[in-house]
Amino acid sequence: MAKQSAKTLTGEIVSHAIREAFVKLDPRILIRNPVMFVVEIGFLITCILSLDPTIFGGYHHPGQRTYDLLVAVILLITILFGNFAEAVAEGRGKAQADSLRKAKTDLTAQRRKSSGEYEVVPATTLRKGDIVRVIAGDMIPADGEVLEGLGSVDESAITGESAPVIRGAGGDFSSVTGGTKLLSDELMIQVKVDPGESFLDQMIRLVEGASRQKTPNELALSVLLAGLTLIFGIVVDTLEPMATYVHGSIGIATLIALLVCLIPTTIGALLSAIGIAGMDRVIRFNVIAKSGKAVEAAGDINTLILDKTGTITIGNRLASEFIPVGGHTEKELIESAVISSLFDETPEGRSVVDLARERGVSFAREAYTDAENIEFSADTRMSGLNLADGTIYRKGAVDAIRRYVEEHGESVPSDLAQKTEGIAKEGGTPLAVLRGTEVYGLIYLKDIVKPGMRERFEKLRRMGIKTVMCTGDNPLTAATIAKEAGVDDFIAEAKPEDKMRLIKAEQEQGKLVAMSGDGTNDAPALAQADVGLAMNSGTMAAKEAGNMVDLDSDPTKLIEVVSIGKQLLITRGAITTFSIANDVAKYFAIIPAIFVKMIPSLQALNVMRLTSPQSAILSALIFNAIIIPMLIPLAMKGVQYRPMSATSLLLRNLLLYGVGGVIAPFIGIKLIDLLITALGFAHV
Ligand SMILES: Nc1ncnc2c1ncn2[C@@H]1O[C@H](COP(=O)(O)OP(=O)(O)OP(=O)(O)O)[C@@H](O)[C@H]1O
Ligand SMILES: [K+]
Ligand SMILES: [Mg+2]
Repeated sequence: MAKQSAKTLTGEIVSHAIREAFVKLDPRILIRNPVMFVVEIGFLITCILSLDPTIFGGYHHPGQRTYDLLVAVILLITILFGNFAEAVAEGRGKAQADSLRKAKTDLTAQRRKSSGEYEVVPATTLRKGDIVRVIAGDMIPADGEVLEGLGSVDESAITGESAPVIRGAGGDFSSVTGGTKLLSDELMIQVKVDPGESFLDQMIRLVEGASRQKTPNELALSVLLAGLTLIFGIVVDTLEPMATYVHGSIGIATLIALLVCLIPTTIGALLSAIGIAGMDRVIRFNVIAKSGKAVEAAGDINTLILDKTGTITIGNRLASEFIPVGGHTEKELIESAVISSLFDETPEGRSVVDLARERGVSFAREAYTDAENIEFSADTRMSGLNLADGTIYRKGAVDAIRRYVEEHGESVPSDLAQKTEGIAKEGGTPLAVLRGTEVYGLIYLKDIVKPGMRERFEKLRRMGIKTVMCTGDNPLTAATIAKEAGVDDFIAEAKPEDKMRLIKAEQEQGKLVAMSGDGTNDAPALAQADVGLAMNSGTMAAKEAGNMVDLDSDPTKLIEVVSIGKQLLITRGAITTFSIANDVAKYFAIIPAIFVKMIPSLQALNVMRLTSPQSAILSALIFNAIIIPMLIPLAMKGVQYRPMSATSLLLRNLLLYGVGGVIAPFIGIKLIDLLITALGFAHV
């Protein structure tokens, strides 16, 4: 998808946004934005005034109708500009939603009936728990978990990545997404979602912004803006009595114009566009963020916790060697390893059976149908088989197997520790193989660190983020991989609840924590973290628990997400600063111009020498309107973020947007005043 949406502004988006700008004039929509709603009320009042200037009392001056009408028109344009900004931001998501919808249309499924036969049904009728069969060349009809089989899947409809990925039963690569295509073999899939709840549906809703909610930060800012609007309302309200006191009158249209100039219309108009654009930028890095809140939190992350296998490493942990211990032969070891793996559907288990077959050892599953299968779990860190005759076969993490042996009053062979260390030092995962209470040897599982990790973690460090790898593997393997990948710290032999405890401990110190993970055992931690980035290659449980999914399954994608989050916060801050600085400047530009005729001694303050009070007001109002579209590109692209300290960043932005915000209106208003005078509108 990243590739499809590289183009940011198409003619189609612009023309759609122009139409939307008018639709959004509906007061029922606009009321969600109090600042702009006030502008709309002002527009309505000045509209009425331009029809009947004396309707609210007062005198009718010549030319007043034209003036009132001009104010009304500029106010309307101000609202349209704001609506347009929001519609443009939404438009990019709509275009993406349309291309996603194409992946959804007209899917059918082969659903298994209770009789065991298959019937062809529309994919939209599938429900949670249904079992479907998918054959090479077919589209996968719904999100689900693979129950049986292993095959390659083209997920380009969702990820934009054309290289096929492997999906299979067991392990952390078992989830499939509706709308993707099975390229080889056959899969039996259990549907995991009801209609309308699928990943694709969620993505469409997200990119369309239909489920967009104001983030806590946005809410706080909205309250502040509404408060400022109220305060300026009161300030403007006191002007007319003051004018009466000096035997003058300001007029309703002027008061409204003044109010609109003073309330924070710039940030009011651009606030939601800034938020939508931030979400959109995240999507363009192939990350699906389920809420704007998550993106904002990413901007303030202190610690990143990652799981090892499948997150930092490629995750196809493959058996590559059998190493006997305690005087056992290699053949004895391989036989026990195979028996303990016969019904182990994890990639690790399958790879043991495959390697043994290469070495000439294989057993038929049928001979062991009366045995009890002990499935692998992250808690026991073992898997195996209990034969009907009472013989026990296990393979698993070496410390788990050793504990098991010692609990049975036996001890492990003396060369186990040293050979385990040999594997671990190379970054491999050693699995001990057990028959009865005797350890026969080790399986060497090889796993490769994903390319480019070291540089990426280095970049995170420069952003001030601490990285901690948290793995179920042994300390030595963990240390080797941690060193190779370049993470700051690691925790080994961690159970799922340890990952969660680690996150809670960091949070209790007031830190914001991100977690990258792919396994079902990562789900609780992904849910607990402030930012839970699940790998798209991972399990359904992981993807559901996290508040972001990386379609490229790259844990360091957090770099981009953090940058975008920071950029979002900085952009919002910068435009707020600019907007409020502008308003203050406008105050000093207009007030002397209005009062100078009533109180001639104010002439000293009238530094701008605007042609007339009317042109001062109209110029300020026009400036106030056109600053909105001028800032749309900044709101969309965001203020550039470079890693630097928070204080220097703050200082730089205050200078640029604060001081710039004070100066800009003086120049802008003066120029517009000259233009208005030249056009002959200065004395309407
Ligand atoms: N199929 C299996 N049978 C027996 N033991 C296994 C199997 N797969 C993994 N193990 C052992 O269990 C340990 C924990 O595995 P698991 O995949 O749950 O780790 P984890 O907590 O997700 O961390 P990571 O994914 O970073 O390795 C592994 O390090 C390995 O020693
Ligand atoms: K304003
Ligand atoms: Mg894992």
